[in-house]
Amino acid sequence: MSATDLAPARERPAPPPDAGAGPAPGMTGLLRPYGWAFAAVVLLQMVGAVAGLAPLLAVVEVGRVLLSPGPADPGHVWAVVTAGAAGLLVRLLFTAASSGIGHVLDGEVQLALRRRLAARLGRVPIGWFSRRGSGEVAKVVGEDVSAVHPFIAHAPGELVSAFVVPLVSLVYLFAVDWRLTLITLIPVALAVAMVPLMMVPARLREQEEFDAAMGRIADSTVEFVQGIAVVKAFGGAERAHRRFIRAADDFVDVFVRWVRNMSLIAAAMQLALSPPFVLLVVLIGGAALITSGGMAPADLLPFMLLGLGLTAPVAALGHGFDDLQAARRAAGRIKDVLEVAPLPEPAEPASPRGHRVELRDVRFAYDDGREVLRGIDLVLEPGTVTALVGPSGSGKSTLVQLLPRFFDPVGGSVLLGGVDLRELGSGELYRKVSFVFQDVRLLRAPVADNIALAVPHAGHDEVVRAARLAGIHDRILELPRGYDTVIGDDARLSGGEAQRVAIARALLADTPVLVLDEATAFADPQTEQAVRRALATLDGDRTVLVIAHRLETVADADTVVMLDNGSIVERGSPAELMARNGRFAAFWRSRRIAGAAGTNGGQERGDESR
Ligand SMILES: Nc1ncnc2c1ncn2[C@@H]1O[C@H](COP(=O)(O)OP(=O)(O)OP(=O)(O)O)[C@@H](O)[C@H]1O
Repeated sequence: MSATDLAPARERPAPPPDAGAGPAPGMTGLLRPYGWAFAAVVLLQMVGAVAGLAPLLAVVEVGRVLLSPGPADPGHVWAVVTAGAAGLLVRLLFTAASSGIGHVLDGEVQLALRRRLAARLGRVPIGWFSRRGSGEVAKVVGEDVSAVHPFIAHAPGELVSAFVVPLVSLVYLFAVDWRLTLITLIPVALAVAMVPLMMVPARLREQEEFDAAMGRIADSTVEFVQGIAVVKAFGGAERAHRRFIRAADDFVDVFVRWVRNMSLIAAAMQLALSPPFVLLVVLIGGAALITSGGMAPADLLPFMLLGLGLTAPVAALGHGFDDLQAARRAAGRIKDVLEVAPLPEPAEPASPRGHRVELRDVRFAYDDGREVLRGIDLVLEPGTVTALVGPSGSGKSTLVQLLPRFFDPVGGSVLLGGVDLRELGSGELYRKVSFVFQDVRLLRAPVADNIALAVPHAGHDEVVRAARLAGIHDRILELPRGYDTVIGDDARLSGGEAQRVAIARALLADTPVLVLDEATAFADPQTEQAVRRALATLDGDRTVLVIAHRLETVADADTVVMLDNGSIVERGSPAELMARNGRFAAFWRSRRIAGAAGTNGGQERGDESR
């Protein structure tokens, strides 16, 4: 059973009409509203980068003036020095402004992304969450959104510097001496020529193997940590350990191969781009041109200063590459969440007439396409309790999850008060349907707030009444701060206790339709009693559907529906079905025997501390 009890959120504010609706916007779509701010970041960075060349050019000019024969003009020298200093100041101001705006922009984009994600997560089918750990969802909203930081705050500036500075420098150097300019470009050309060597299929394959080997180490570590209790209890530590060691050994093999093949290319590239090599090339080329009489010695100076600038940004890009790759992967995961199809909300919600529930030829398949509900026709009349029974995997949980619309059926329809659930607004649906499933999620909030989740304005007496009915009142009084105890901080609840809180929550919500999955894992006597009492105290007009695991609940039900392999195989009152001596009678007898032997069918789930 994998349902997520998100509570019958009676008073839950409806999401904004179009938030998260419609097609996923994609990264570029998301960034479009910030186009002007991006343009400002790039423009300021561009001006700053070009102004940053001024001090270098000033040094070059001063060098020329001082090296040229005859007395130097102090006025000219001062003007050049002042221009250089002004350039430096402009560079400082503009790059600071660009970086400031870039970081503010980054904050805004991250906020917008998180809002989008929150809006989308508020609209995706609730069942979607049951297949994902809360950690996975939290990682996308938290870490992954933060990981786009280099994309937004740094990449524009670095890209601009990487292209604009060399371009302006090149123009200047060409004007000084085109031959030495070409010679100065030799290191860059060598480095660029080596890039394809890194992209050959064999290298790309190694890169993929490297990523996969890293992934295997991470997986085996997570597996080991998550299953540590089972592993220790059942003595599988050695095997789990072996898996980790094998993953680590694999990684070492892949890494050594990758490093052996890549290191030579990477080292050669670094050497080509290193300042000593660039200076060496410039000096050799310059010396040759000067000695052949084709170039004035003072002209060598700009090449020595600006030549280094031609390679530095290219090298800087390489350094940020890992961050950018990580940002790209994070953006992909964010996009995947933004693209999850939301449950469509009707443009004009219909109003149900009463609370008769009807399933008409309902078919359902999870993502793997295998049909787990194969044409269910079922009517749940108001004022009746319907017990759903059947072997494990027959589709009981899937069926009950369709009522609070965790998923939509892939065929047929589920109707409430004559209206297809897809025609109902979600607010209206949760005012009518509440549920208690096995996988109870309590909020890190006071117990009283957890009980009153669906009815936040409920008075203390009402909360206590619901808690008493659910058999959890006395336990709450034993908690350190009674009803004000914050679950998770001040105290933890057992699985059975958490389920009783969920029952109290559903009783207080007082919806006309209640869907209940009787606990198997947490079936302590108090919880069993709470379920029975809850069912018994409900007023006569309620529509109740319960996945029944205990024979008493089955016996008390008005109708029993037996499910097998996604189809209803028998239905009727318990007495009728016993008299028929068919599948249900056999099921009943097997449970009786199991009960007598002291085993409670289906107790395979482990307890989870709340
Ligand atoms: N999230 C899911 N993705 C894919 N298949 C699923 C998912 N949840 C359940 N199934 C499959 O659907 C079928 C019906 O499962 P379901 O949980 O509805 O049965 P069940 O009768 O409630 O079983 P149990 O009594 O053991 O809880 C099973 O074959 C199960 O493997």
